[in-house]
Amino acid sequence: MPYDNTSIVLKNVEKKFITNRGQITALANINISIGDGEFFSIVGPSGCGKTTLLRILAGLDTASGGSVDIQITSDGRPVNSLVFQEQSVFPWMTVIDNVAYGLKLRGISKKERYQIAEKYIRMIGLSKFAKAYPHQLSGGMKQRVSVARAFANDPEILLMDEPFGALDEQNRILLQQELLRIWELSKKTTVFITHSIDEALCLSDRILIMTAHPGTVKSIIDIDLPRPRDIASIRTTMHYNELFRTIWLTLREEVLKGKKMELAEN
Ligand SMILES: Nc1ncnc2c1ncn2[C@@H]1O[C@H](COP(=O)(O)OP(=O)(O)OP(=O)(O)O)[C@@H](O)[C@H]1O
Repeated sequence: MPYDNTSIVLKNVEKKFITNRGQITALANINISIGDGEFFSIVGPSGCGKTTLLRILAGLDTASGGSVDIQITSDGRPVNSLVFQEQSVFPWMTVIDNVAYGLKLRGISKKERYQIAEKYIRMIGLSKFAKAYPHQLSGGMKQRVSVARAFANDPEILLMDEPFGALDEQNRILLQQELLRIWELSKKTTVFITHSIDEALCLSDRILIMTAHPGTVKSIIDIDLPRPRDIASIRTTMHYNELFRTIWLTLREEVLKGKKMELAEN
C-alpha cells in the first residue's frame, strides 16, 4: 500500500442485529486497513452492510465483534464528518449557519466560522443562497450544503454515504469534480459508499467490493488511474474501461446472489 500511516484498521469486524425474525449477521470477518489520506470506496449489493460499516466507523453503532482502530487528532478537530444520502440540513438554520454549525460547536468565533463557511459555500456554488433557508433550496442544493458542512468541519476522516445519490447527473459530475479537487488539496482520508462503479472509479484509490449478505470483503481493487483526475477525460481511457469491466464482473456475481437470497426469503 502506498501510504506511510494507516488511518483506520478493522480486524475481524462483525455485526449482528436482533430482529423480530431472529438474529441476522450483517457484517462478518471484515479486515481492512485504510491509509492516511486515502480515498477508499465501498460498493456492494443492496443490503450487504455498507451503511452499517460506515455507522460503525462514525461511532454511531458498535461492532458485535472484532476491533476498530481509528487515528485520533491531537488538535481538537473532529475525527470524522458524516454525509448521508438523505439530506441532513437543519431546516430552521440558514445555509451559512448550517455549514458553520460544527465550527460553532467547537467554539470558533462567529466572524471566523462565517469566513470558513463562506469559502466552502463558494466552492459548492451557493454564495447567493448563503442567507436562504433549506425550504428555499432544491434537493440537490441541500445535498451540496451537507457536503460543504462536512468539509468546513475540517475532520480527519470524511465518511460519505452516497452523498451524490439524490443529485441530477450534471450536478453530480460537478460535485464529484469538486470533491476530487478539495480532496487533492486536503488529502483527507475518505470512505465513500456508492452504488455507481463509475463514481467509485473516478474518485478512488482503492475500491472494496463487498459480498451479498452477510457483508464480507469480496475483493479490494487498486485504482491506478493517474491523478489529478479529470472525470470527463478519465472515462475515455482504455484502463478505465478495463477496471470497470473487472469490477462489474466481480460485483455482478454478488448482486445475482443477493437477488436469489431475496427471492428465497419471500
Ligand atoms: N438497525 C437494524 N436492525 C436490524 N437490521 C438492520 C439494522 N440496520 C441494518 N440492518 C440489516 O443489516 C443489513 C445491512 O444493511 P445496510 O443498510 O448496512 O446495507 P447497505 O449495503 O447499506 O444497503 P443499501 O445499499 O440498500 O443502502 C440488512 O440486512 C439490513 O436489513
